[in-house]
Order: sequence, then C-alpha cells, then structure tokens
Amino acid sequence: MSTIENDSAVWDADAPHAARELSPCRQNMINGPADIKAKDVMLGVLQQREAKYRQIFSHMAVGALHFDAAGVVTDCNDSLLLHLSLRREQVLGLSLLSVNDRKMLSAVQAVLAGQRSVYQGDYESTLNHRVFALRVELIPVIVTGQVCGGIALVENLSGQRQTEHELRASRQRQHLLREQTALAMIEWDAHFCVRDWNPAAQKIFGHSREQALGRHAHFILPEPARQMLSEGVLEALLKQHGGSHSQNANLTRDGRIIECEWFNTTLVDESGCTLGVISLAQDVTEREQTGRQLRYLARHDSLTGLINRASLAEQFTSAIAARIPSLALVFIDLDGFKHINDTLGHTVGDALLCLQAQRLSAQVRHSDSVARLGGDEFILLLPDSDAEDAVALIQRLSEQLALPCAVEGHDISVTSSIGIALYPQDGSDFDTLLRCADMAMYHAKRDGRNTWRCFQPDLLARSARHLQLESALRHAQERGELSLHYQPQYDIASRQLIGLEALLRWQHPGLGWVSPLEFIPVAEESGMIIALGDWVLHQALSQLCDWQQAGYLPVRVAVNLSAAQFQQANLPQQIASLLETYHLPARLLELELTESVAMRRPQEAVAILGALEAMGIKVSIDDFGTGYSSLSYLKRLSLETLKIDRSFVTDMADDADDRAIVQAIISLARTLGLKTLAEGVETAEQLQWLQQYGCDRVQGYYFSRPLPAGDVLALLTRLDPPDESLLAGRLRHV
Ligand SMILES: Nc1nc2c(ncn2[C@@H]2O[C@H](COP(=O)(O)O[C@H]3[C@@H](O)[C@H](n4cnc5c(=O)[nH]c(N)nc54)O[C@@H]3COP(=O)(O)O)[C@@H](O)[C@H]2O)c(=O)[nH]1
Repeated sequence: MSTIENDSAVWDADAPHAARELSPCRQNMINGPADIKAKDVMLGVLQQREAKYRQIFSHMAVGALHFDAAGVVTDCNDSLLLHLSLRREQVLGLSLLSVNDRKMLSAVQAVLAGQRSVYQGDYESTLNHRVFALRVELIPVIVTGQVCGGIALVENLSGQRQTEHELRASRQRQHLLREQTALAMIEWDAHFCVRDWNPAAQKIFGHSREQALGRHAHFILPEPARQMLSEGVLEALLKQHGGSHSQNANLTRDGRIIECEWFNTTLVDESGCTLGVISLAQDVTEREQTGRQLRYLARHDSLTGLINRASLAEQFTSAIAARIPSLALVFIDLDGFKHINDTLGHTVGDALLCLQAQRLSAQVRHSDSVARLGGDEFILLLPDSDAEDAVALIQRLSEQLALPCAVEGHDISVTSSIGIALYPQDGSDFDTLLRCADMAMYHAKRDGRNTWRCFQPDLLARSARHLQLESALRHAQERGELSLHYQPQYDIASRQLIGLEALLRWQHPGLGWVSPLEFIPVAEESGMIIALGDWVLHQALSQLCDWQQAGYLPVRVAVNLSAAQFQQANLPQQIASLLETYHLPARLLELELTESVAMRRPQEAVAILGALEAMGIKVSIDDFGTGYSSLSYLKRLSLETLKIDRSFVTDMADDADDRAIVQAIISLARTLGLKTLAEGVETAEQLQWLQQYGCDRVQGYYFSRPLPAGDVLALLTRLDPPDESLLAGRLRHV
C-alpha cells in the first residue's frame, strides 16, 4: 500500500517486503536483541499501517489500481471493477503500456517517469470494449528515489456527465417551453403576486413581464370574477398542495374579457412549505365560442334559429315527465314551397322560411315550442292543449302564414297544410305522435291543401292502403292492368257526338277496379303521374289513329292533364312530337286542366296555353266553379271550353243556388267567348235546364257511361266505302 507524500507515494505493500524496503542504513542498524525487538516493533507498526491502508484502498469509492515499474497492474479495488464493469482477473496482470489509448499511454509513461499525471477523456476499454468518460489521476510510487510503479485513481464520469447533460437539457427545455409555448406560464409567490411571466402570458393578457411582475392576481380578473375569486379561494389554491384545473373569465390589458383554462400546481420546498403557485393558462375564448356554436347547432335549425327535432323531442319528454295532462303536436307544411324554391331560387325560399318561422313564433305562448324539421316542415309543441285549443291556434296561424310575404322584390303568398296529433289519445311517445301529426297533415294536403286535419285512427288504414296502391301502381303499366275508357260528349243543339273524354282505368288482379279518384292522387304524390300521363296521351292518340285507319270519321279526344304534366317545361313540344308520331292533326286533341292547375301559376299558364293554341290544340277548364279563378287571368288564357262541375249539375233540379251558379258560369263563358260543357248530366230535367240556360255541350250517364274502346265503335260513324287514304294512315279532317 502507498502513503501519499507530497506528489508521490511510498509503498508499504506487506510487512516483510516493507522491511526489505527499509533503507539499508536502517537495516544495518539492527544488531543485537534490542534491535530485534525494535525491528519487531517496527514490523508491527508497518503491518498496522498496511492493514489500515489496505482497508482504505479496498473500500474507497474511487476506483484504484496499482501497477509496477513495468506498467503491469498488480492490484485493484472493487470500486474500479464496478465502475469499469470488469472482473479482477481481467485487470490483474494487464500491462498499462499496451493500452490503445495514446493519451492514457503517455499518462502512464509520465508516471513511470516519476511525474504525476492526469488522464481525462472517453476511454475505450480493450477488455470489454465499452467507452467510459474517465478521469484518472496517476501518481508515481517512489521508494528511495526510485519509481517502482504507480497508482491510478479512476473516476467514471459517465454518470455525472449524463446528469449534467440532463440538467442542461432540462434547463434548455424549460427555457424553450417558457419562451416558445403558447401557454401562459405564470409563477405566483405565496401572496399570489406575479414572480414570473412568460411571453405567452404577455400575448394572452397584454401585460409585458415588467408590467406584470409583482402585481396581485386581481389585475387579470374582471370585476365579477374578482369578487368570486376572493382571497379565500386563492388561499385555498395555495394550500391545496398538488394540481388543480379550472376555467374562468379573465381580463386583458385592453379591457377584453376572455375565457381561460388554468392548470395550477403549488410550489413547495423540501419541508412542504408553500412557496407559491405555478400556473399554465390558455385562452379558450374561441374554443368555447365554437363549442357553444356547435352545441347551439346541435339543438337548433341554422336557417331559422328555431329548435330542431332532437331538441323538440327533449322538450316533449320533459313535458311528459312533468305529468302534463294533455299536449298537442302540430305538423305544418307549406303548400307549393318546392315550386317557390325551384322558380324563385333558394335565397327567396330561405327568406320565406325565416319569415314564416317568425310568424309562427309570434303566435304561440311562451310555454309552446316551435321547431323546424327541415324543408318547409314546422312542428309546434303545445303543452296543456287539447284539440279545441290547437284548432283555435291553427286558425290564427293559417291566416298569418297565408299573408303575403315581400321577399326580394317578390310578393309571395303560401298557404299551409296542417296536421294535429294529441297526447295521450293518439300516442304516448314523441315519434308516434309526430307520425300521427304527419299523417294528419298529409291528409290535409290530399284534401286540397290550405286546410288542417286532426289525426284519426282510420288514417293508419288509409295510409296502409295508400302504400299498397303506390306499390301496385308502379307495375300496373308493364303488367297491362291499365286501359282507357271513353265518355262521349254531345252538342246540345245538334245532338251530335262532338268528342270523347279519355278516362284512365286500372284493374288490379287482387284489388279489382281501382277508382281514378283513389289512384290518381297516389300517382300525383309519388311522381308516377308523369309516366302515367304520357301513357294516357300515347294510348289515346294511338287509339284515335287506329279508329281512323279502320275507316271511322275522326273524332276529337279530350285527355286530362295533371298539374305535374302541365308544369313540364317542354309540354307543347312533347305534344307536337306525339301528334307527329301518330300523324294526327292538333285539332283532334283536346286537353283538360282543372281550374286549380290553370290558376296555380296563371302567368305561366297564359304562356303554355298560348303555345298550345298556336299549335291548334283546344283546351278546356275542368271542374269549373270548384276552385278560385282570377277573372283577369281567365280572360287571358287561350281556352275553348269551361266544363261546369258535376256537383252543380247534380242538384240543379232541386237547388236554385246551383242553378244560379250554372247560369252564372254559362253567362261568364259567353262573355269571355268560351263554350260550356256540363259534366255529370244524369237526367232529362238537368238537360232541359242546361238547354234553357244556353249550355253548349253535355256529358254524363244520361247519354253514356265511359266505354271501353271496343264499345265506342258503335258510336262512331263509319265511312262508307272505307277511304283508302285513311286506311293508308293519311287523314281527312272533319
Ligand atoms: N290526370 C288524369 N286524371 C284522370 C284521368 N282519368 C281520369 N281522371 C280523373 O279522375 C277523376 C275520376 O275520374 P272517373 O272516375 O273516370 O270519373 C269520370 C266519369 O266517370 C265521371 N262521370 C261522368 N259522367 C258522370 C255522371 O253522369 N255521373 C257521375 N256520377 N259521374 C260521371 O266523372 C269523371 C270525369 O270527370 P272530369 O275529368 O272532371 O270530366 C276525374 O277527376 C278525372 O278527371 C287521366 O287519365 N289523367
């Protein structure tokens, strides 16, 4: 073992060796028994010293090794083996002069030359090929002036370096975070005064670090929050020891109130004493606004601001939970809204919906709710209302909704069809009641629109029938279930057949004969009417062509047109091409429109009827007297005939009012230069009245029921002999 004296060490490895190492002069001094005793004493001292230093060597925390004058390792302690992950047998006997590291080699050489040296660097061990950050202090062992080896004290700095590195990185991270984060990082002292304030805090609250330092937290709290966040709350925050999360209103330097989310952590010293609070804050004003917006949109209709279906369902549930005895659900659908959208554009349609939404909201009680389901459908939820209350409200509402709306330079009037369902009798849950109200509204539509209906249990059966008809009608044409019957029309004065009205018939194998009164509305609502109407036109013209080819005198055929057909943009062109297909002159085709179809959009009707007239096609107004005609438009429509509705003819004999109406229609037609045709004439008496009033034409069971095509032949006049040119498909005109 060595004792370090000045810059070198004196080796005391073992006692005999130590004795040998004693200076010759001292050895020479051992002569008699006294000397032997002194020598023993000295050996004892040396052994004690040896034991002491070996203990130190073995247990020192610094790794240590001893090497001899040849640089060969003779001893090492456990710390060295531990630091360098080596085994003793790998180290002992190793020649330090054979190490690969040049710096280490020169340090060893320096020591063997008697100089103390220090090695510091990344040393790659040749024994285990691992790299260690080492600091090695090399001390020569000099005995009697001779270098007899050296001691190396080895410190492995890898761990320390790692710690330093981590500490530096942590400081940099902290700096980067503090400077670059978008979160305000604020450190408060134990009195809640600002101790640190990062750039993000400045950005969020507007106060610079200099302006903020030392100020109490109150300076970023608006008045109400300042009172709420009393000292007590802040005190509690200081005492809570741990983290907390909160969201509150804050005040910026320029006086804006913002919403901030706060994450607070108390700062405590080793003894648990609170030093302050460190807070991270972010401005969540926009996020909150977006959240509020999204929550609003989830419950409201974005166009009108009314609540939506989901929200209405919740209100229904709350009303029922509050045990209200009755409730009415009202389904409102604007009539003809699609057409407004299609013709005047969506901006006008949207503005109209908003206006109607306001009218609805203005009419209901505070406890009622108005929702928009989508499109032109609105729902009212009327708690504590029975049928009577609902109907009273609906009557007011219908009037309001029908008032003209001035929208973007257009004066629009829309009526509405309304359905009512009542809780608890019609249903006890929202979906059922809504379905019932919808069904009732649908029947209001079917019954002519601009009206209301209460849900009746038989509507369910009617809806089922409607669905059944709709599905069966889709295949009626391809399955050959459709046919045309023809009802003769006569001129009263001459008693001559002047035309035939083509009437559609449907015989279903299971349902039997289905009345057009039932299936035409189904076809209209499902959109099938366009295809059916086309089929009727083709069929009627093809039949007409067949009769002529068979040598019968040409007769005019009247075909009913539904609203959807009449609104087709290219109707005149379609008809022209059909006439061409069947080589028929236009004057053999008459088109019948109901009064409501003609008057729905009178300006367009004027143009379409003008085009048809120009082609030579006659048009008559069907069911005249049952709708509302604008006389100013009526006179501008290119018409030939007004067909007096059967309802007035039926009771003519007994009802003076009906007679007066019939007389008025005939007189109006005369004034407008139009002919009149009375429908549904069933008796001679009716015919007499009509003749007396000057009606031109008649049609009805009194003369003939609608007949299948084959039965019509008997009424038609056969040319004799058959005209060859007609048979060849060329026409003679009557
Ligand atoms: N768009 C289309 N509508 C059509 C078509 N075919 C028929 N219809 C319309 O359906 C309604 C019912 O028609 P229908 O059951 O055929 O009834 C017609 C006649 O049978 C009936 N009529 C004729 N004379 C009498 C009579 O003396 N008494 C009596 N009770 N009924 C009689 O009137 C109907 C003819 O009505 P109109 O068309 O108004 O002249 C009906 O509205 C048809 O228009 C079609 O192809 N397309």
